[in-house]
Amino acid sequence: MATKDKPLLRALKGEAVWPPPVWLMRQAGRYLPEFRAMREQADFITRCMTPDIAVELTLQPVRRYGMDGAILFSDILILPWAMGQDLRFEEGRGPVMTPIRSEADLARLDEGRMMEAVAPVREALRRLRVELPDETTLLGFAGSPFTVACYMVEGGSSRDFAHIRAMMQNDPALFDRLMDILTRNTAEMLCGQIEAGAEAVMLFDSWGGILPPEAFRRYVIEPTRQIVAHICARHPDVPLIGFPRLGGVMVAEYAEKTGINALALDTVADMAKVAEMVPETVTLQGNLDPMILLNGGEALKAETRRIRDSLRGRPHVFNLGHGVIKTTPPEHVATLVETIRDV
Ligand SMILES: Cc1c2[nH]c(c1CCC(=O)O)Cc1[nH]c(c(CCC(=O)O)c1C)Cc1[nH]c(c(CCC(=O)O)c1C)Cc1[nH]c(c(C)c1CCC(=O)O)C2
Repeated sequence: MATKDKPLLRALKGEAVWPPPVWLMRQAGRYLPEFRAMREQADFITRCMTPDIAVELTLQPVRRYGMDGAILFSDILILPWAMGQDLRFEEGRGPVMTPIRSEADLARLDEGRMMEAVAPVREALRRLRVELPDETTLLGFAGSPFTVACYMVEGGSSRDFAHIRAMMQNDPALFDRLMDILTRNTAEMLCGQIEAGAEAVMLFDSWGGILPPEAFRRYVIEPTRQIVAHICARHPDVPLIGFPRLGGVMVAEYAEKTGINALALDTVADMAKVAEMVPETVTLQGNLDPMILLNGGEALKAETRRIRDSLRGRPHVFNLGHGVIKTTPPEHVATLVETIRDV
């Protein structure tokens, strides 16, 4: 299938496609009744690791809305799970893991089993390439090493990131070893996703924005640059999307130094201003406020048109600034997609 039939892939490769292609972070999720119906059947990790279920959940929003992109149903915490860290999701609490805070904890990670443990993810991608419409682009993804390290060290979600901050300050050598393990395995896992059929991949950096500039360079920009270089050496034609959430003004340096093809922007970013700060060859992705999608109405239509039109003439992929909120009425997502395409 030629790229010309896939608007999202064209936009990610630097073409100003009009109207812009669209997909949404967390487009497969609890806001969809068909998702909630499947949710009863198995726990979250089982759903991610059973190709039949992961394929079905990935396809649901594509069927319903004709999204230009299908993001694999999985999670950024599947990587530490695949290296042997325990993981479960608790209602109301999110992910819960036994934290990694010492040399001995780190020694328990088993990198050797990672690729085998994520074999079902590659199987789901292979099936998706067969089942998806020809014009839909299949996206793989991973968390960035820093963001995944946050969950691994904190043992789940955190308000203050106290343990990871302590490790960075008190035992930088240990923290560097964890980052090194994550950087290598993230690159390896993403190459595996590409070889199984992912046509572009995205790196979610949800928490890099907590770091001051020097630490951001060291723990966000540099590992991302290494991952991009590793993937690029093996798959030079596959675009990479980076999402340095809450990165503020550092996002321009991130786009310049990491070598990513597309820069995903969070809700607070002023797209038009960021567009002036990054080269025209970098595709911008984003950045409608998920709250505006939740509320719907005329404000949704007006803000959608404003964002779409503000980037006309530049390579742009329409998306949210963060994931779909679970109470979002499904009709609002239909309105969003129709509004983008009504030109
Ligand atoms: C930080 C992070 C995680 N996971 C992810 C991030 C980065 C993006 C962001 O900042 O939100 C990324 C992610 N998580 C999920 C996807 C799948 C693809 C998609 O539809 O976007 C993707 C790309 C599914 C998921 N990941 C999770 C669910 C909910 C599980 C369920 O209730 O069935 C889904 C559909 C669970 C999850 N996973 C994670 C948390 C904190 C939680 C619990 C909170 C929550 O439920 O939103 C870690």
